[in-house]
Amino acid sequence: MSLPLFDTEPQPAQPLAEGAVLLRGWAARQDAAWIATVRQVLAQQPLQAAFTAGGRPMSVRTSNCGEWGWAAAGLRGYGYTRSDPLSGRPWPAMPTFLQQQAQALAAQAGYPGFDPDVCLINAYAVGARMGLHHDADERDKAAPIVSVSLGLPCHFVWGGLQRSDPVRSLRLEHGDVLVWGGASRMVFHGVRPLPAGQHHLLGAERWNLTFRMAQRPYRG
Ligand SMILES: O=C(O)CCC(=O)C(=O)O
Ligand SMILES: [Fe+2]
Repeated sequence: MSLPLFDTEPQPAQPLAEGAVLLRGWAARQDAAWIATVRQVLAQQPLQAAFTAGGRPMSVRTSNCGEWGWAAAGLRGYGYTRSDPLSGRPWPAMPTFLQQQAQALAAQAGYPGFDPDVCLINAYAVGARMGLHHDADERDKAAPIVSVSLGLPCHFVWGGLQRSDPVRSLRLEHGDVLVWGGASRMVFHGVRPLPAGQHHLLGAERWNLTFRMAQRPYRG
């Protein structure tokens, strides 16, 4: 695809914590391309019910693209795998548009050389949430997480390095991008139950894409 990476820079990057940057609206200018590309992935790898490490059902539904995928399909499929444990098929390749956007967004946040090998897609219906956790299954914790929000706004919870640390709530809107790495890489975070609403492109849903380096070493 020959679209420019960013046609304009909507708002300056906002530091959130050491190593963590909020790029407000940076995925909104090309939202049609983001959504069309995700829909292509979902046509190949439909959203599935997800389960916690303990086997409890989650309220989000998930899909993946990339060399690796985060298999949350319960019992035998928790952690990063090369194929979908349910279908046995390899995860669909990461579309070039997503790969390039994630690289450019990471670079804007101070992480050049980011080269994700997985994009986890989380779909939230109204009321869906994600409990406080940190992303700990990636091999090289030097690589950041690049997280893109599309559709309905949510209240994202940002805590500290200990589960018991105080949290703040951050409203994430359509097109907002959060990048966390460095001293913030292992910060606990989550999403409060999704408030009801209608988004002009995604209806009563929020999509979150997290780009990660699950297995690749990071040479930033
Ligand atoms: O939906 C979000 O904004 C966060 C998702 C998340 O933390 C995860 O998938 O690990
Ligand atoms: Fe997470």
